[in-house]
Amino acid sequence: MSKKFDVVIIGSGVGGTAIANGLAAAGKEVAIVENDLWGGTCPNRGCDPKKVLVSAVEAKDAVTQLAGKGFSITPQVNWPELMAFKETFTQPVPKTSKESLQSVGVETFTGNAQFTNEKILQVNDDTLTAERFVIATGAKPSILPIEGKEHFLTSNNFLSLTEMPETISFVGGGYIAFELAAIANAAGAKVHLIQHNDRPLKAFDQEYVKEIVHQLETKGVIFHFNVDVKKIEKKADSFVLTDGKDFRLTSDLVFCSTGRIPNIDELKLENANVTFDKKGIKVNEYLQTSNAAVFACGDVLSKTQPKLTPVSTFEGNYLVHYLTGETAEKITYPSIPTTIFSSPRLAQTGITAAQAGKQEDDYEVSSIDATSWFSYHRVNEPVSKIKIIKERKTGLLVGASCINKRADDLINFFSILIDQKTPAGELAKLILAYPTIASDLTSIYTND
Ligand SMILES: Cc1cc2nc3c(=O)[nH]c(=O)nc-3n(C[C@H](O)[C@H](O)[C@H](O)COP(=O)(O)OP(=O)(O)OC[C@H]3O[C@@H](n4cnc5c(N)ncnc54)[C@H](O)[C@@H]3O)c2cc1C
Ligand SMILES: NC(=O)c1ccc[n+]([C@@H]2O[C@H](COP(=O)([O-])OP(=O)(O)OC[C@H]3O[C@@H](n4cnc5c(N)ncnc54)[C@H](O)[C@@H]3O)[C@@H](O)[C@H]2O)c1
Repeated sequence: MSKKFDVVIIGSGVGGTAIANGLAAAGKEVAIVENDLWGGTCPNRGCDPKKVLVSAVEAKDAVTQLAGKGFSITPQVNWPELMAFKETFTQPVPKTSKESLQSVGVETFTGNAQFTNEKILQVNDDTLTAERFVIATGAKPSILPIEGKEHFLTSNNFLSLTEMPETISFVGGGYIAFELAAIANAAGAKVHLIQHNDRPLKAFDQEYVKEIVHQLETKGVIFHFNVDVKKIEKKADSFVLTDGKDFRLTSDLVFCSTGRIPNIDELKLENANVTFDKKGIKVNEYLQTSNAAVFACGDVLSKTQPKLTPVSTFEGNYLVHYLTGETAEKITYPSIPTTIFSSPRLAQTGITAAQAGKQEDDYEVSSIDATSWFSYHRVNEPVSKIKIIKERKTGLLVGASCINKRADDLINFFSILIDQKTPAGELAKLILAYPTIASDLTSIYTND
């Protein structure tokens, strides 16, 4: 069947869904195509199921930290029960996501979208034409091209593991490895993390990365730095990783966590004259591709911004305003907070201390060891450190990093202060509920 729309969106993740809902509300004829799980990565196999499993880390840390301070048991994680709880979140997602789109008048197509030419998209037997197309097809795990690569599992498998094995290895030390390693460790597995150089989490404050490595080590996670894995061999019930030199590691399961690659292989972008590189689809400052009728957003982009759920949503919302003519402005991003949900949590927003260090005349970095502060000491946290970066000329906050159990919440406060350009003096005029991490802000961000 042949059908014509104002806009056809490819991919029903947070980016695609934001655009579909926004354009439908603006009265546009909209279609959306999905070839896998409706709702995309975040609610099915990303942020949400991951954070349900993070509750194992939270609960275990909370009690073990207070050993001898009113608590004496070491909680054990019942993995099958925890996974069953996780399923209650993920299982309904594809159906409710699709129905939600249909309920606002968006036409849904299930299948693989492929461009036939610059203005025609084929989905199974359906031929879709539109004034505009938006590609929001996200990304998938990359697999290291080494001998035995077929034995690698990915974060998708981890988030559906029915049993937690005795030993797990992660190859690649980024967001995914640090988060899933903490979960597996809390669930009782012996965890190895292998990074090919000595810079895991390279976009984060390296002093704090050393601290998170140290904290995970004290819990039993084993790090292998400067190891370049070359081969995975399957033995009877295990897998052996080797580097062609003297490294040899046996584990029950091996996960590849060396990054994600854009979902562009199946789109036949060359038929639509849409250019891309290995990081994804190239767009201009209006999220427009080399084909003026085709736009793109989210994880599928080749961009410098971090590939995160709120960033995809922000870009989707921008495109709603741009495609309805509500704005003709270029996209401009606010400060982007990002968090590693490990144990402890590591978060940052805005300008980093490393960047500030290169422009000492412009920026001032303050480092605070807040471990003994009431908010952290009351739950006996092993570490709490915070760095803030202020612009010398204005005294305004322009960046922050933090490492503690509340870093994910704390970093959002910093982002709000940065984006609202709130002077420290204005913050001091507020009354904030005490004792909370928000009420600590007036001791962190001061006029000094
Ligand atoms: C394990 C994990 C944990 C994460 N945790 C966090 C977190 O805590 N916080 C955070 O901010 N971010 C997190 N992320 C990142 C976040 O999930 C992504 O940034 C976000 O989901 C990207 O949304 P998107 O809409 O761009 O793409 P996606 O959600 O990936 O959606 C793209 C959709 O397009 C579909 N598609 C692909 N190709 C085609 C095709 N040819 N035809 C039709 N459909 C197609 C896909 O099936 C998919 O459903 C995590 C990611 C992972 C993997
Ligand atoms: N909390 C969150 O917001 C969150 C959580 C999970 C994932 N994500 C998103 O998903 C993306 C992908 O996560 P990821 O952890 O897979 O990728 P990543 O890019 O964060 O980290 C990959 C790591 O693997 C290392 N590496 C590369 N090649 C290697 C090799 N041959 N051997 C060993 N190590 C190697 C890299 O140096 C890097 O440290 C993230 O960048 C982020 O955008 C976000």
